[in-house]
Amino acid sequence: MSQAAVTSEHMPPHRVATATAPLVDIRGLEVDFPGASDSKRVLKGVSLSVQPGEIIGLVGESGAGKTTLARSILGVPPAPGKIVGGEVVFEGRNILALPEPELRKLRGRRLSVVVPNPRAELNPTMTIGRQIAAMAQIHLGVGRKEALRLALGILRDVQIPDPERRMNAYPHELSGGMAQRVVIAMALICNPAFIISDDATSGLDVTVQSQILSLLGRLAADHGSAMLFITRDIGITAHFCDRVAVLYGGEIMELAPREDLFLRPAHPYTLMLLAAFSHSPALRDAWSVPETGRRRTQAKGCHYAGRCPIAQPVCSEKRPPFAEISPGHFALCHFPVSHE
Ligand SMILES: Nc1ncnc2c1ncn2[C@@H]1O[C@H](COP(=O)(O)OP(=O)(O)OP(=O)(O)O)[C@@H](O)[C@H]1O
Repeated sequence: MSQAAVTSEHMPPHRVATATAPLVDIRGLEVDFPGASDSKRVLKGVSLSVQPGEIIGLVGESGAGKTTLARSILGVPPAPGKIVGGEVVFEGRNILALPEPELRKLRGRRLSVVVPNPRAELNPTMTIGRQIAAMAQIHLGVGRKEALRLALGILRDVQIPDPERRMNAYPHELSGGMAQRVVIAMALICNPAFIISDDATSGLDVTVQSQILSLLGRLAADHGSAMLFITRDIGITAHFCDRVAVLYGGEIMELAPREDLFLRPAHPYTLMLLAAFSHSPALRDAWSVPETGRRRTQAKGCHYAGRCPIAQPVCSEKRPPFAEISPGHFALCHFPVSHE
């Protein structure tokens, strides 16, 4: 997917009004990883709200903090990470302050996660029908027969071929793509209000990836679920995300409605990510920063300044504002790129 190739015709219309109360409100989330002598701040005050039914793409390079954010939203940062600040307000309650039994009730019922490597998620000793049904029995409190009926229905929804037969299959009898569909079925069977998809299709071949992504987007819309869709591939988010947040070094660098992000990207880091997927040598030359061009940036300035091709002295000295460039379009930059 290249920036040059993306036009508004490629993008489905917006489905979500942003004026209602958010379903999920992440406020100033801070996560540290303790080290031998000091700790490293991996999330540096991330704030992001998700409207009911909205699909938000979260993109960034490896190490940006995407998985740490996904897991911290659920109150379980990857060990030994610790949440040291902020709130995650979901349906009016701060998830991070809930007692563990309450949290467990929410996870799987109102909040669901789809992760890559589905085989690791599935129990190898249980048929997939029983595994999916178990989710409904635990979280919806339905009996075994009704749970199996729901499981068969959701297997049909995720387009597993011959679902009646697959109900009795074990995980090792499924292809990687089919196993991922089963994990999606488990995530959706309780009609969650919010789904986190963390790089869910990485490791699958490209054709299967695109089928599963379109399925995930369509099912989230059918179920009215909001979704945080995490990926390293910014191009994917053009197809079905309503808004896109760009994460770098544990901070949101740019947040925008999809059209704005692809047609009028403002942060040099976003331009670098788009250039990496572009076929335009001019775009790549202007915005790509080779690995050897990376420099450490002083903590008091912009964290991207050391890699930024348009950085000025002020960028290393002063924190940039998270400025609203146009309605709903924000960039953490002293010199956001103008497309006038
Ligand atoms: N177990 C750990 N111990 C110490 N630091 C960690 C640990 N796990 C992650 N980190 C730090 O947190 C940062 C963010 O990691 P995270 O896995 O959230 O990034 P990511 O954007 O999801 O990357 P990827 O796309 O590769 O999954 C890393 O750069 C790393 O420095």
